[in-house]
Amino acid sequence: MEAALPSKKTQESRDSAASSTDTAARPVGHADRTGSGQPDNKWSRAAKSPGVTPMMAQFFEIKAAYSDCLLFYRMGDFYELFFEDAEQAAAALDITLTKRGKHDGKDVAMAGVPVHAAESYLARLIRKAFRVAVCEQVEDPAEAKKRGAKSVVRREVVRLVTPGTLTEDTLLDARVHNYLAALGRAEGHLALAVVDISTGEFLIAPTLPGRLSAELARFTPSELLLPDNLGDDTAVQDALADWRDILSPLGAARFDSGHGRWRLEELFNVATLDGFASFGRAELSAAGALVDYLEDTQKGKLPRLAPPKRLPPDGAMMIDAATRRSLELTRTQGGDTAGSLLATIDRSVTGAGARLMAKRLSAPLTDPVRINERLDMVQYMLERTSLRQDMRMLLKATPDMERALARLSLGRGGPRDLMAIRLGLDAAHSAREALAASGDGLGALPDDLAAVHDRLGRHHDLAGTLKRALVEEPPLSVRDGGFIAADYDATLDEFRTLRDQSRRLILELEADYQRLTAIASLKIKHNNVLGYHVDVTARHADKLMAPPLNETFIHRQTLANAVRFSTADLSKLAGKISEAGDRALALEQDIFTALTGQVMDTAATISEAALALAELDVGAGNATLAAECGYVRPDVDDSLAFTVRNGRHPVVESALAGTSDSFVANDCQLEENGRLWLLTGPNMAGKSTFLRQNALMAVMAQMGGYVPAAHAHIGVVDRLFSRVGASDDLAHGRSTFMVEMVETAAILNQAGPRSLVILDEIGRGTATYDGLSIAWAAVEHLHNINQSRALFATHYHELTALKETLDALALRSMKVREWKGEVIFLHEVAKGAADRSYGIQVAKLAGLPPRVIARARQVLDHLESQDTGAGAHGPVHDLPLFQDIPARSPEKEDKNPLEQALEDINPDDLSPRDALTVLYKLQDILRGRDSSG
Ligand SMILES: Nc1ncnc2c1ncn2[C@@H]1O[C@H](COP(=O)(O)OP(=O)(O)OP(=O)(O)O)[C@@H](O)[C@H]1O
Repeated sequence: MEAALPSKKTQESRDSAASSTDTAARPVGHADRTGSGQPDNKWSRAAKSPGVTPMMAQFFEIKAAYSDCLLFYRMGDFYELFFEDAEQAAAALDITLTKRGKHDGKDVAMAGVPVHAAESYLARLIRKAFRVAVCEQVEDPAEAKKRGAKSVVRREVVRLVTPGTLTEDTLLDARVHNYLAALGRAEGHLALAVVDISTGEFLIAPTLPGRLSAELARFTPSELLLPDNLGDDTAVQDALADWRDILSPLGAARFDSGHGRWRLEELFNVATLDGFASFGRAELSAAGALVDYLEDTQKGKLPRLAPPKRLPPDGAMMIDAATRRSLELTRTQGGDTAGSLLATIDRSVTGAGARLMAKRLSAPLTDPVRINERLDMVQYMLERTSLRQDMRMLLKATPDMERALARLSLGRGGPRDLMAIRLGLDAAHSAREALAASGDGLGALPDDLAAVHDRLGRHHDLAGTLKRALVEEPPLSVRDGGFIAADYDATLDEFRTLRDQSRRLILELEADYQRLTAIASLKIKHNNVLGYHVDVTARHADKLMAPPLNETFIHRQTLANAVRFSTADLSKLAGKISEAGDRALALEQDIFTALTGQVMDTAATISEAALALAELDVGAGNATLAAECGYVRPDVDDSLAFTVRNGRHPVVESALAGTSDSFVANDCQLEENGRLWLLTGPNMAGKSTFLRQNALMAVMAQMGGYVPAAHAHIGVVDRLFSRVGASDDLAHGRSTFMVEMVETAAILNQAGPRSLVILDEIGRGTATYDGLSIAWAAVEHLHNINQSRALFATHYHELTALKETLDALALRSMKVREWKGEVIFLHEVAKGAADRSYGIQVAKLAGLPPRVIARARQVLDHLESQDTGAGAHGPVHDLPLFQDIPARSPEKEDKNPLEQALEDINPDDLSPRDALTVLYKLQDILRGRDSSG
């Protein structure tokens, strides 16, 4: 079921607005293929300049249409790059930059990559945000020659490789979705359309400027298409600030919503889209542009796309990019996957399962009914250990059907993709049987599992056909044949027999010739130049060249050790062999096409089965996690409760697993008279860990998973906000403090009563008074205006005074114990405020020089002695940092005994004998002996 090829109408309605610039290839940017008419740029002009060779003219013409891409220009076994493309590719790939000919009196730079290794080079270029146009030879050189000796082989760009349009396994991460997104705007509304062409998933989500960044963060697309006239919309521009590296602006005409509707109707072959959903104009605009772009990059071949699914605007917990980063949901702040929440809790065993798990974690649900349905599945699996284990064993051996389908739909598939479908369908069948057998009849399966059971489908016929058709270990490519099993197709078997028989006949002929010539060492051999030929050593050659044998043996070639002949019988036989071989190969290729057709005819249900397997994988994986780590099923409803008993941080807990430390569990109860917890305590005591673990608890519960606690009751959170730790965002020109304030502003402007907010050390990044004032005002705002459930960690003990005026504020602190001047962190959250901050003890633990620690103690003592004791009633008085510190002589106080002793010496008063005594004394001090006695 291949989607329609572009029609003339499509081409003509392309973006005439797209500008054509003289830019060289560059990381993702503006495409200037206008579709109608020729581009006018330096390349098109170069094509017409005098003295260009026909091949260069061809290159320039193609390059003119793809000036925003690196052009991989096929020449024999290499893709060559020229001019600045060559320079950029050589730098990006670390390959040799050479020269080939001249243009305009200057050397033409050239670099090349071998075709057989092109994928790995492509992968590196894509990672560096280049786009690549792959230009192939589309005719036989012999054909070109017929047009004249000087004519050039025809070449065409067969594909544009961009970050969002990859399908090759080698270019993709099996466990991560690769989304391409488009942003549409119409009548003041915004919408995102999102596809993963490597799986066929197609989603449409209405959005708003305030939600756009969070919505994008949920998908983290590799590429985002948007109309090039969005520059006037500052709200959208602000929302896109985090995403500027992946933007691909396109001519606004491509985003026409009427065109979009028509595109989708044509693609899905329906008279109206109402059967899918009633899409708004912004949604159609985004979806239409997306489909157009796919067709452009795939050069007319559209991948199989599932009908677009409209995501309800409030279906998922909103988590903006900053919150995702700070909570390290799918990546750590350093950008690694290891150490993220996902890496810690993902127990899926298939690529599709891992992708689904990541998707769920990125978009926790807000509907308690749906959440509980997912939880029911986990519970069912948790309670049935052998079902769970069998299922995981089965899934482990299941290939990625979704990605195989995508490649087959684009004509990039091979026999192994068919095999993947076969094995996947077998697995779906076995999983279905295992599920049916697991309960007391299907009635006992929870709803989600019953639905999975049905969606696994019945594909007996197709699976049976593929099983009969394919050899057990098929080759990667269709090109050389050898993948269709014997007994599948009678004609193919006949050709193969003929081919094999002829091979036997050759052996017989060889024996005949050995007898005829009485040369026992005579052989019939094969090579690419002569084909089948008779081969004798030079010593025997004369005999074959003399009568009567020269009538049979025709001399072809003399080498140092061998002389080669052909014969009429041998040529006839060789013809038969090659004909049978060619016909067998052609037939195998036809069978491949037919099988692919059958697969594509049922692509929609195969894809359903693949998704159902992925859901099983996630369900069984989450149950395994719960069993391994002692997680519990959370109570999720639409109350405003947030009660966690003995909660743990999944990542910190697993990091501590191999050490002598164990994780200390803590309760958290955000309720009417303690909705906002103000948490104080020393550095390193575990404040951030506690804050995050509660945010993660909400994410895990709402994605439909078990949670690391003894008990959890969570009223759904609609938006999650986190501001933890300060970091610079120099790439976007923001200082630490600015980042902190931008993120805090987002929270205070957007959070509501159903939100969960965690704020860690707001105001830390600026002068103390300013910071304290901001933190103070932020707590008041959170409490009075936002009224969210919130955890607020701070070093400003002065804030605890707010308890007196804010009813729903509760004070908590991290317990520590002091022992012999050292601080011991208990990691326990206790009622009340912390008494002191122990910052100096922590600094000591961190290894600050003793001198600095001693000096800090002095300063602290001084500051504390200045404390007016106004305490809760006068925050400003608690901060005497900017009051004058009386001048002291730190040098004197800081001197060590050796320095002091040296300073005490007056050399003029010393006799030689005294001097000797002093020297001994100094040496003693140096060696640490007490010299007073
Ligand atoms: N509940 C806990 N049980 C065991 N270890 C913990 C616990 N909480 C935190 N830790 C350990 O203490 C370390 C410091 O924790 P965390 O960063 O949360 O402290 P903090 O109070 O936020 O410090 P700072 O104010 O310096 O940011 C963690 O890396 C972890 O190893």
